[in-house]
This record gives sequence, structure tokens and C-alpha cells, in this order.
Amino acid sequence: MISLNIEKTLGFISKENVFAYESQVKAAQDALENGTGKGNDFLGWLHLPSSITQEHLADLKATAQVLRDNCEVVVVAGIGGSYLGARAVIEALSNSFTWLQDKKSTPVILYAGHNIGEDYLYELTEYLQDKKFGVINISKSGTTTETALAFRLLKKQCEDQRGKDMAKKVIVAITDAKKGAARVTADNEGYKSFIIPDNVGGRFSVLTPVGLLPIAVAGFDIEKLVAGATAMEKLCGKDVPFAENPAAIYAATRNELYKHDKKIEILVNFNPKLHYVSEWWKQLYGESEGKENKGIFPAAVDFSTDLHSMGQWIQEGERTIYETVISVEKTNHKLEVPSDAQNLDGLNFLAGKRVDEVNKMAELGTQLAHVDGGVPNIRIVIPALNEESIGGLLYFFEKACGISGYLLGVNPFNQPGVEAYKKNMFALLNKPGYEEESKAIRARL
Ligand SMILES: O=P(O)(O)OC[C@H]1O[C@H](O)[C@H](O)[C@@H](O)[C@@H]1O
Repeated sequence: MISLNIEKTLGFISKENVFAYESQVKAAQDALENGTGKGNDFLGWLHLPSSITQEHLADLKATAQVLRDNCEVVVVAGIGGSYLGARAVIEALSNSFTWLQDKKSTPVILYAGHNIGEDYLYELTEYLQDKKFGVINISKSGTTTETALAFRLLKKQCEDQRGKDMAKKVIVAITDAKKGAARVTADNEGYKSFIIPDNVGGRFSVLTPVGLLPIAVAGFDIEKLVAGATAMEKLCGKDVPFAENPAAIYAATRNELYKHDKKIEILVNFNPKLHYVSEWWKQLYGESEGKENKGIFPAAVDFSTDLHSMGQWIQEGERTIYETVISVEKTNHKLEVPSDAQNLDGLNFLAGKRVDEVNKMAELGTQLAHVDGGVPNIRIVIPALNEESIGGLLYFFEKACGISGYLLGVNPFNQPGVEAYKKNMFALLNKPGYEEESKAIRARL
């Protein structure tokens, strides 16, 4: 389902030292299973894939169908963990140009609530003016300013354009069971709503309705996605021996690299469709491990694109980095390089070859060059871009993240640092209740 190869880290760290983590990994696995570690009230993701019922999937699919039947465009409003998982899967599986095609079989999925760009929101509302659109409003806390602001605009526009009754049909809320403004609005307005379980943090919520509903609306098979994750749940399970457990080995390897001053992990793809998987992964590892003045900095690049921008830095810059490459074994389509009688570009040596063969050689050449340049390389191969593989990959990263955070000694399931900017922003905007903070912050300006 995935294969993990750490051979190209071994010039920098030893296999022995990676395997020396075995007992610590076991302790981390036990702590996750038994709920005895830090942040143990946020372990709902651990056995989430295998506990998803057919009824739940049927409910999600039926709601998705209502949106698909009644909308040309669906705006997914959310930020962080309430945004990135859905976008990661949808972009990985979508045709890159569907949004430009005239005849669409599924609604166009657009995103809002993840920025406060006035022009972005203006242009979005302008685009939606003559569209039959719906909204999926996603917020666990139900109080996130960026999302709430976007939803306020979208709700009004949807009601104005489509009427209150239709708006009720095409606005869906995904939020806490009881708390938060999103819950109050959903209950008052009578929106269809789904619950984000208390014990699943945002960045681990892709397999809850947070990810599953938008993915189903976009036309992808959520059953297969969950099946892929469930298979990975088994492959990374607590009783799978260290040497065969990809989550265990990835977690141990990155902690060992960190000990050797490799402070930045660059997630690499050679397929532009994986860009948002990297964005999702950055939140997962950044919020989970970046605390107590510790933690690997998660960065990401899209190759070949970034080989022509960041390639220089990676090859010869400060040697504090390592790369983790996600390689896709098989493409979904076949395209050969054509032969050209004139051969003015000198590319006839590639004629008849698959484009992916060229890409794979770029990948191999890059790996060898970067390893020669002092960059350890972890390689993860997934069979193809399909629901099963992506479901498996996401769960693999989640499980490894839980283990890795425990190896690092932090609570991987909180994010106290994110509040600092919010407090300042509220103080600067004179939010009621922030009078003291407002005074104090103004004195600093
Ligand atoms: O789902 P929400 O409560 O709106 O939160 C959305 C995101 O913003 C927060 O500030 C956190 O840093 C993230 O972990 C979270 O995923």
C-alpha cells in the first residue's frame, strides 16, 4: 500500500540508532492505545477509520447528493484542519483542468474562510453572483474569525440569491455537537449538520465529515478512502513489529535525524496534484511538534517546479535539512513523447518514452544529487493517485505524527501557540471583552 525506504538516510544516521527507538516507539504506541500519554483527550482519530459505519457514510453521501443536485458551485468555508484535508484529497484526485471545462458532472469546489483577503472575498462573491451555489461551513470551535467572516458573507448572498428555503437546503454545517456560533446558527436556521467529535483535533479530522463531505460532493469515493485508511490503521498497528511498521520507522528516523541537527524536513512531490497534501502535512506536523522550543520545521516543495527555484538552496545551502519524497508509482493516464522529424529541440532521444519515465529519472537524479549534497532522503512510494492510496497515506502520516510527537516528548495534540495572534487581533479590533488587552496593545504601537 505504501513502501517506506530510509536507505538514503543511512550515510547520515545509522540503522542501528533508528532501530534503537524500538522500545520508545512501543511505549508511544502503548500510550496512544491506552490513552495514557499527553493530550489523551484527543485520540479519537486513532481508530477512526475502522469505526466509521456504513450508515454514517450513507448519510454523508445523501447530503453530498443534495448539494450535487442543487449546486453548480459549492464553497467550503474553513481554515487549518477544517480546510486542508478536504482540499488535499480533492486536489490529489481531481482532473487538473475540470474547473475550466464547460460541462461539469460535479459542482466546482471553491474555498473560503482560510484568509481575510478583501479582494479574494470580493472576487469570490462576484463570481458567485450568477451561480447556483451552496456552502459547507466547517469549524470545530465554531468561532474562528476568518471562517465566520466568510460564512457571514456567503450565507447572506446565498439567501439573497436563492431564497431562504433553498439556502436551508444547500448550506450544511460541520461543527461541535453543542458549542460555538456555527452550532447556534445551524440549529436556529435548521441546516443539515454533522458533528466533529470532541476527541478529534482539527488537523486529525480529515476522515470525519470535515473531509468526507466535501470529498463526496467533489465526486470521490469516500468508502474507498476510508478503506485505504483502515488498511493503513492495521499496517501501522501497535502489534506490527517495528521493522515492518512504516509509521514506527518514519517517526524514529525523523527523530534520529533531528538529533543530528537536521531541523527542517522538506516534503517533496514530483506531482503537482500533491501540493495540498503537503499543505495538510505541514499543519499536521507543525502544530503537533512545534512547541516548547522544539520541533522539526515542516517545509514542502513541488518538483520539478521548485528544482528551478529552491533547488540551489537544497543542493548547497545550510545542511540542516532532509527530504521526504512522496513518489507515485503509476500515473492514471498514458502520454508518450512524440518524435519530431526536425529534432530542433534535440529531444528525439526521448521519443516514444512515457512522460512519467522522464519524471521518474528527474526524481532519481534529484535524490542522488541531493544525497551527494548532504541531504538525507526518506522515500515513500504510493501505488497511484486514487482514493485508497490517499486514504492510506493520510492515516500513515497521522499515526507517525502521534508516535513522533511522543518520541519528541511534547503533547502532539494541542496548539496553544496559535492563540497569541488571535488575542492581539481581537485587542486591535476592539472585540468586546478585550478592553484591557486593547489598551495594553495600543500602548505598544
Ligand atoms: O475548526 P476551527 O475551530 O475553526 O479551527 C480551525 C483551525 O484554527 C485553529 O486556530 C487551529 O490552529 C487549528 O488547529 C484549527 O484546525
